[in-house]
This record gives sequence, C-alpha cells and structure tokens, in this order.
Amino acid sequence: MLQAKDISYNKNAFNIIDAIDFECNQGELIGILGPNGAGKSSFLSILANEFHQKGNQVIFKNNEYKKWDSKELPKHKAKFSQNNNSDIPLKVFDVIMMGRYPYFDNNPSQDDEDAVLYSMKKTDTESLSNFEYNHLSGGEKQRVHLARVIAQLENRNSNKILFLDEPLNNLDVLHQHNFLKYIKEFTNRGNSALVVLHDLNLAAQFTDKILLLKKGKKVCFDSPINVLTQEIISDVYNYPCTLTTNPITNHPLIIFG
Ligand SMILES: Nc1ncnc2c1ncn2[C@@H]1O[C@H](COP(=O)(O)OP(=O)(O)OP(=O)(O)O)[C@@H](O)[C@H]1O
Repeated sequence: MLQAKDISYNKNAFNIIDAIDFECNQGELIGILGPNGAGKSSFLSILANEFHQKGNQVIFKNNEYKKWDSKELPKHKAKFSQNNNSDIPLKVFDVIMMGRYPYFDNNPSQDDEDAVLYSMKKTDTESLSNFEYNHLSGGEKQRVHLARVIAQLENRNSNKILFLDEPLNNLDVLHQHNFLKYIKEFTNRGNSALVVLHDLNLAAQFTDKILLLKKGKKVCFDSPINVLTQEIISDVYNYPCTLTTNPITNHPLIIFG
C-alpha cells in the first residue's frame, strides 16, 4: 500500500536520509527505531508527504501523492507529529474536532460528532471533553492530539494509513499499552500504521516489522525477532544489552546495562 524507493534527504550538505528503500503492506504495523538523530522523524515525514526532495518517489495506494485529490487524501492518511501546538485556546472537544475539518465546511455532521466521541473513548479523553485544552497536563494534551488523528481517519474507507511520530511521549504505562492496542486493532482491520518508537520492548510486543535506522541509513528492516538481537541493538545504540524472552508475551525482552 506504500512504496518508497531510494529515498534520500539532505540539508546543508548533511545526509539526513541516505538511499532507503521501504515498503508497507496492507495491515502492517511497522516500528521505526534508532538512536537520537538517526533520521526517524525525517523519514516518516517524507513517507507522509511532508518533506520533499527531488528524485524521491513515494507511492500510496498505487498513486504518487501529487496525483491524489487534496480533499480526499486526509481521509486515507493522517499524521501525528511530535511537536504539537501546546497553546490552543479551545475546549478539548473542539481540538479533537479539528481532525474532522476535511469533512465539513461550517457545521459538523452527526458523523463528525460520532467520530470525535469514538476517538475520545479510544484515548480515554471523554472526561476531558469540556476542559480548556490549555489547562491539561502534558500526557492529557498528547492523548487529545492522538484522538484528533484517530477522528480524522474514522470513515468507511478501507486500507488507511496512520503515521505516528513518538505517540507515546508523556503517556503513562496504561495509556501507552491501551494506545498501542488500539493501533493493533486498527491494523487488524486491514489498515496500516508506521510508528516511531523509542521503547524497544513495546516495539517487540506490538509491531509486525521494524525498520532500524542509524545515521540516516537502513540497518535492517525485518521482523522484531530478527532485528532485536543483542549484536544489532548493542551496536546500533552503542550500549550493552542482554536479550531474553518476556515470560508473559513470549516476545523478545531487551535489558540494557
Ligand atoms: N533542517 C535541518 N538542517 C540540518 N540538519 C537537520 C535538519 N533537520 C534535521 N536535521 C538533522 O537530521 C538528523 C535526523 O533528525 P531526525 O529528527 O529525523 O532524527 P530522529 O531519529 O527522529 O531523532 P530523535 O530520536 O532525536 O527524535 C539530526 O541529526 C538532525 O539534527
């Protein structure tokens, strides 16, 4: 559903992304991992059509982005970015409703209201609905923006894609797990998700494949069991680690130190 070939990105003669091939199939939850500065956010932005460079070609559902109708595209793909505006003088409900702007001109329909209610339920933000967004804690603000992107893709289209850049920042353990469970449910319905993560153990538990980056280059792109090895992880992160098996989930469990 998403193909990218030979993707590069340079700024000020610095190779941020260096000739990466990438493919995401329908229904996959792919983790993008790597140390600080590896190029994860930049690569996600290229795949999501936010950063452009001549020669890069990204095909989404058999079409280049430029061939898509600009009003239709936001109903098939949504992106959660790391740096969301932290000062929005609106109630929480209205901030989440921003995700529905592609669907209406002046007044939201019942479908739009339902999509907001659904996304609030999935992010545990229902009780915040009437609160001033600006008064929320960091983790609550994060959940509101996650609700906004969930609401954006709440429609009858099939084969949708979510781009999530560090969606778990500021979330406590309950909300981290609940959000990833929701993303798994979303991909199990035939949609796809690309998620930049720093927590390797959550990546081991929830993703189908991991793209591991270092200094703008692809180190490997494979199933978690093949990527999360002691040799690869201690080398890429430049820190010693031990691999064992999570006794509850049976997924790889990485212990650093
Ligand atoms: N406009 C720019 N000009 C020069 N360098 C840039 C620019 N944008 C990003 N970079 C550099 O590109 C590299 C990759 O940045 P990016 O944000 O994609 O990394 P990341 O893997 O997401 O990092 P982190 O885990 O710290 O969020 C960094 O070294 C960053 O300093």
